[in-house]
Amino acid sequence: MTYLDRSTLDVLPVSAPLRGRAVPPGSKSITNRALLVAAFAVGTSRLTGALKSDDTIYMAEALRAMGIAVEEPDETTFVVTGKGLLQAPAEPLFLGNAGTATRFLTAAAACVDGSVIVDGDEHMRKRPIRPLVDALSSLGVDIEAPSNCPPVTIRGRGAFPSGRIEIDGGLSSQYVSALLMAAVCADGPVKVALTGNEIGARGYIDLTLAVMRAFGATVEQVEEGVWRVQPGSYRAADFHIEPDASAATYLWAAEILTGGKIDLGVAAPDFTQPDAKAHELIAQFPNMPAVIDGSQMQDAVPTLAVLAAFNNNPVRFVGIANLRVKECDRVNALSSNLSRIREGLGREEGDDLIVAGNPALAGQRLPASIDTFADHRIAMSFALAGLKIDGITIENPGCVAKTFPGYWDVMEKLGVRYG
Ligand SMILES: O=C(O)C1=C[C@@H](OP(=O)(O)O)[C@@H](O)[C@H](O)C1
Ligand SMILES: C=C(OP(=O)(O)O)C(=O)O
Repeated sequence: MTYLDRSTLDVLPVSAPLRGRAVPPGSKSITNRALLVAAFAVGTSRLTGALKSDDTIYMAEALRAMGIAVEEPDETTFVVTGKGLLQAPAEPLFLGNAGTATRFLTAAAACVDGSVIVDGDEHMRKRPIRPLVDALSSLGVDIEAPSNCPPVTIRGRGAFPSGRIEIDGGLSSQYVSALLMAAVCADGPVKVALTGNEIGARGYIDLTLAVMRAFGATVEQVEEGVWRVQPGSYRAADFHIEPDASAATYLWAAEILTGGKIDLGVAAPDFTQPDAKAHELIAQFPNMPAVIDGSQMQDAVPTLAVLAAFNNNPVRFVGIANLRVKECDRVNALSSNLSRIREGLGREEGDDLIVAGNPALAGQRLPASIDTFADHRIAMSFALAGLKIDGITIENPGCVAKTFPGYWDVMEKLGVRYG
């Protein structure tokens, strides 16, 4: 039985600072982008340093169901052989709770000649996709999502329509990334224009553009919030994927919380993913700022919020409204679970989260069972609390398999013990 199979996991307080080498797994965001564009390319692409976890396995399986050969010669490599087109799958594509795979494949399905149903689990079926559906529909794509969430039915006509497409990225930047990547397969140039100023982490768009260009796409920003994608085809490429910056945040936090030394094998400034920005804030612990804008490092907010519980002063997290439509309502999951540890430790004010900050929590016995809501980031971040507080139990620890299946083992190698 592995830690992933346990129904609960007690994280025991560390008796010594965490030390050692722990390289995070490959980036989920980059792996799922690279899998998709390699599938669109003609020829064989070798993706090394890739993440193998629920989210990327769902993506790989979906591509196989659409006629793409995806081989896995080792634990961190995908070899993708594309034919320049995706075929209509025989069955609905089931994508679990993988937001990237679900949104990226919804737009990609417009390039298929035939019907595609994009679906996910009960959590994904509550995550909004209406803005992406409306944007595709406005361009003439035959698409429907009656519940405004998956399942989505797309009846593609074999090519992405050309023209100008407007998209509101306020709820999810993944809608924008999805359109940009699929637009390369259009029969003419496509302009993707943001409506509204609000977008989640802008850095994810840069990540998308970088992967597209690495596979030969021509895409440029023509004005603020407007990109032009030239029609063409992606070129197969050998592509190395950097470690996951969101996964790195747990290791950075564990290091500073225990006064240890963890070698991640990559320096914070060398990451290209948005969440690497969290490193500067983690480095300020136990004097983190009074206000943290989480909008440009959203997936790092659970890490920062649990760390803030031990900060010298309270921290207010702003710019995090769209955390309510992630794997779970993370604003609520963070405030409610912090308050399970100690009443009032976390509270919500509108969409802001306020963490009281109390260094004296360390060393106390405060039994709390953490409801992870099947959300990997809630499980991984609250495990950090267990390093300093006696009595932290993580419910459903297997949910970390979404992006970091080796999390509990990696922590154990660094010195963490479980009950
Ligand atoms: O594009 C991406 O790879 C991602 C974008 C972000 O989501 P939203 O754009 O939905 O905020 C982030 O939370 C997610 O984990 C990965
Ligand atoms: C929000 C996340 O994932 P996704 O949207 O890709 O499901 C995440 O990994 O924290």
